[in-house]
Amino acid sequence: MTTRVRPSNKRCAVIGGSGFLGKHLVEKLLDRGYSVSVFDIRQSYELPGVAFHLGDLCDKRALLPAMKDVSLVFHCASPAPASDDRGLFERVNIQGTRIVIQACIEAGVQKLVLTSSASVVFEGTDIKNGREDLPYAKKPIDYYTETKIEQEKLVLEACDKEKGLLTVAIRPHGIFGPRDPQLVPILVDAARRGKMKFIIGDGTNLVDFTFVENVVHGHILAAEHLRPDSPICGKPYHITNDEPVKFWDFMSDVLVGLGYAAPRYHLPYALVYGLALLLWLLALILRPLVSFKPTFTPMRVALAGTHHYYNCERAKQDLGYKPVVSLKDGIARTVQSYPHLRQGA
Ligand SMILES: NC(=O)C1=CN([C@@H]2O[C@H](COP(=O)(O)OP(=O)(O)OC[C@H]3O[C@@H](n4cnc5c(N)ncnc54)[C@H](OP(=O)(O)O)[C@@H]3O)[C@@H](O)[C@H]2O)C=CC1
Ligand SMILES: CC(C)CCC[C@@H](C)[C@H]1CC[C@H]2C3=C(CC[C@]12C)[C@@]1(C)CCC(=O)C[C@@H]1CC3
Repeated sequence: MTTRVRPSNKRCAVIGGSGFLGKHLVEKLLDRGYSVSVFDIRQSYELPGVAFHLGDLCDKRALLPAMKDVSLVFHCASPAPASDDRGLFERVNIQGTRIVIQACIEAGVQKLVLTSSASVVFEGTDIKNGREDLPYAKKPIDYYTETKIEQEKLVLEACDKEKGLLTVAIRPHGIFGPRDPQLVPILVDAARRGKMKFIIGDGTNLVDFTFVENVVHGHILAAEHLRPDSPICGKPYHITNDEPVKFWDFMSDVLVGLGYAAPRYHLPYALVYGLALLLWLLALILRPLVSFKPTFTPMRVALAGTHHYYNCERAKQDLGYKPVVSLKDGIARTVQSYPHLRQGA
């Protein structure tokens, strides 16, 4: 006879735990007394109390050992949006998420927390104080977003009290902080190549940028509130800094903090978007011959020139969420953490 070990509610697995958000989440979980299995395609660090399981999340046999005796799984793995590889996004974010759900059911996992994205409702036009009940984007801005929508639907539909799997989705927006491989490095690279002199549009568009520790806080609150009788089962939650900021003020604060000049000259949004679209098409057509990656992709221009900020009242009410780090402190800590990206370094 086999005795099934009842998973401890302080044992969890983080799929994508080697990544930017994943590692911050692992660090906080350890602080809070959890023991953690990390499942990722790569190992980016070592920490006492963390067991690494390496593999592709599309491979259930590789995933299952990471979920052994685990009651709670965080799924925060995804290919980077910049890869723009439709096949890869579909395989990992859609098929892979189906496999993650099956593996959770087979392993007897009780709670699954997905890192979704607030962008699942964004179509490249203004969103002001958007709530979770906005419809999913019918024309998502890129393949990444298209597959994040399907991924979120799969996870929320898998919430089944009878079967014993409870699910919830966290929708962060514009995550930044120490070790972010995306926002600050791309911005600094553009500045070093002299491409950050211009403001796209009139510069008044408001956007959410969310410090990574607030995103982590939202995930842990969601996991700890996820119970069969709680209202959060099968629902998405916006997690932001709750301090919408002008996109170009945020960019300028980071650039100036690192010793670069702030953008000054304005360019019309429609002109830059049109040029970005043209360059993107050119890159697509020429892909078999030459490979080049434009800095100003249509997706980045849309994000830089429109309002996109979200209401996180639902998270405040149901999860008791409140940001733990202000935008000002978050920017200061981020800037300090990148000495190698400073002007002249
Ligand atoms: N950064 C942001 O502003 C936002 C992010 N999100 C979401 O947050 C989550 C975390 O993002 P972030 O930390 O920025 O991303 P990262 O790329 O830093 O982390 C993702 C991790 O998942 C790994 N991974 C990718 N594919 C697989 C696979 N097939 N099997 C196993 N592991 C895999 C990555 O490895 P590798 O690096 O080798 O690909 C990486 O270690 C993602 O789901 C993203 O969609 C949502 C809103 C905003
Ligand atoms: C070159 C400049 C015009 C822009 C540089 C900064 C951008 C790299 C970032 C500004 C907004 C960011 C953002 C994301 C990635 C990095 C930015 C485009 C996401 C697409 C990451 C994944 C998501 O789920 C949504 C994010 C929205 C904001």
